[in-house]
Amino acid sequence: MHADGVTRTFQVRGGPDRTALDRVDLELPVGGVHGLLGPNGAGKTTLCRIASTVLTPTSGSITVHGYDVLDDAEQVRRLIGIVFGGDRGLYGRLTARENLQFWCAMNGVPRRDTPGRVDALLDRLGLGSRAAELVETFSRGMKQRLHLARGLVADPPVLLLDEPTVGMDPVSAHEFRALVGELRSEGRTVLLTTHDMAEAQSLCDTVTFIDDGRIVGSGTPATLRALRVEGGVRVRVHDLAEDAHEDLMTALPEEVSGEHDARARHTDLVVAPGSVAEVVDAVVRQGHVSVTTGPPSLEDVYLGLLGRREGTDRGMAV
Ligand SMILES: Nc1ncnc2c1ncn2[C@@H]1O[C@H](COP(=O)(O)OP(=O)(O)OP(=O)(O)O)[C@@H](O)[C@H]1O
Repeated sequence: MHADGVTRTFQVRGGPDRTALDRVDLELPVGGVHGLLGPNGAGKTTLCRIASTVLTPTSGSITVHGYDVLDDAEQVRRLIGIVFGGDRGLYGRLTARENLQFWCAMNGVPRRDTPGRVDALLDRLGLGSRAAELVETFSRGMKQRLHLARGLVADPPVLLLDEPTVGMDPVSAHEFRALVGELRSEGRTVLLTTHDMAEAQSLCDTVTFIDDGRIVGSGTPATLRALRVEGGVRVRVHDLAEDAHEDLMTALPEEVSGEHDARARHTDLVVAPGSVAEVVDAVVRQGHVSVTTGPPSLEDVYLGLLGRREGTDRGMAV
């Protein structure tokens, strides 16, 4: 997939035009899982919608396997399977099997191939035993799996997954990611938007950070993390309550930034490479002896590239 100077503006009633994408250039290789990450309103869905021919760009172009989304929309649609999250695109009053039969018909799958393809997809996605049940009775995870089945009915080489694991419990999300891994090993190209840094780190061959309609960083998770290592090493202080975190931060040099995870009860400090020994020493002096160091996580990279936006609705729950 190749995006060249893609801009998309929306008219807003009674206000200035809103620029959702601003001259976006992006080159994704054939095959692999490619993550698109960014805060709410960054432009991820808009980019996916243009790539899938649902929306036209205001200027610039996107090609998929060499086909232009405007001039060759028909071919692009045949190449791409779209998996949006939530209830969009599923019919609650139909069964899972009927939904897939419908989407097979919409995608031009020959009638004689439809029953076999539908059953194979239902089995593959673990929905075989629920095939005859109404989709409105499905859990969110089951609906997401049905979405993926829908995206696969025409056996497309490219899949766009828009936040596919949002709201899933950890086991369902883990199983879903395993499926995405299988799609990669089949040679498909997957473009995945996600807010889940761990998901991006474990699943994606490349990640692209987008903010305010612009690409702010792109590369493999490892290269992006290595970039950040030049600026800082992650020092994790384990078993730390919120108030102990506050005390710790006041005891550390001002230039050390720290992020507390209340659930995991740890604080991640990003420390300049030359100051690690000094900072670890200061942490231990505060009575916290369970300390590990390592490369920054993708989340650290994300926060480093995009900064924090406190007091706005554009921050991410990470
Ligand atoms: N139809 C529309 N009319 C007006 N503005 C729109 C429209 N669609 C999107 N936008 C605006 O474009 C910007 C980008 O939206 P988009 O949905 O692409 O963001 P996103 O990165 O997918 O966000 P999220 O993570 O919340 O899904 C936002 O400011 C949004 O309000």
